[in-house]
Amino acid sequence: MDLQRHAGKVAVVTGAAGGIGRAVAARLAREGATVVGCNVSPRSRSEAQAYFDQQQLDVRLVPADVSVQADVDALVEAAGPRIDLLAGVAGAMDNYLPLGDLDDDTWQRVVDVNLTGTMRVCRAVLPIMLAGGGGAMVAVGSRASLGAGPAGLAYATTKHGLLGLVKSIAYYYGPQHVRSNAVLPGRVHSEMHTRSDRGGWAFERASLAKATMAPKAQADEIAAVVSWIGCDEASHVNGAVVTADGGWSAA
Ligand SMILES: NC(=O)C1=CN([C@@H]2O[C@H](COP(=O)(O)OP(=O)(O)OC[C@H]3O[C@@H](n4cnc5c(N)ncnc54)[C@H](O)[C@@H]3O)[C@@H](O)[C@H]2O)C=CC1
Ligand SMILES: Cc1ncc2c(c1O)C(=O)OC2
Repeated sequence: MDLQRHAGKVAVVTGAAGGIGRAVAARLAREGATVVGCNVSPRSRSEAQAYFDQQQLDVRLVPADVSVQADVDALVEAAGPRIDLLAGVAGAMDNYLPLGDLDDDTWQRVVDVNLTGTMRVCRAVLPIMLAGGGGAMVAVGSRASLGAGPAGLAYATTKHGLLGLVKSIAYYYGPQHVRSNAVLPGRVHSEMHTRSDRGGWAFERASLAKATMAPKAQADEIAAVVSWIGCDEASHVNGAVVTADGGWSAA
């Protein structure tokens, strides 16, 4: 029996059909939460929903794109009148494009998902948490929130920016019992990682940073940190930037 640290709570998880998001949604459900998740990819969504159903986990996926306001409104509506925990896991990678190779479409997509999307979801959930007396928001950043080596320009810029978003929410709404924290994974076993291991000179350059990297985490090792930061035991943890990268950023 898993710790029931989220018993009776409602959690929203974005990117819940991806590697880390699926692990987060599954763990929160095993620990007692009712989970509403979203994902843009229909294929990943139906695969993940089949997994949750087969495991008899209380997770319902809806087809929201976090960068589209109407979708975000529908996601929050689907969660119902109370939301205790938000895990912002949805993210887009940029295939290690350095400034000189960056096209507008990649920049826009990565900014839309990683920054604008996360802001929109947090903004939509905020009044519900405030009305309910508080809540916890957890954003998934990256090793690239602290240094550029692990990614391209757009990814590193947005993952750095995410820390400002997390801290601003913590600063302004902490007194009203809304906590906001960031969890920064290093490398994790997931589809994103396979897709972005492409090569090219910028990737080669990033290998210098990669020389110090720790082994890949299992997605559930990230989910465990998200779950704890989002639970009531972490009541005094607010505005924190918590690495879960096996020591990579300590190198
Ligand atoms: N895999 C890794 O090595 C690392 C991942 N991260 C971060 O962890 C988070 C999750 O990534 P993974 O699970 O590893 O990758 P993933 O690619 O398996 O999952 C990301 C999911 O987000 C979904 N998504 C993308 N755009 C979306 C949107 N606009 N609205 C809703 N859903 C959307 C994708 O369809 C995908 O299922 C991301 O924020 C990523 O930046 C951070 C550090 C390392
Ligand atoms: C090394 C590395 N590979 C893939 C990814 C990241 C990373 O740091 C990341 O933050 O999101 C995807």
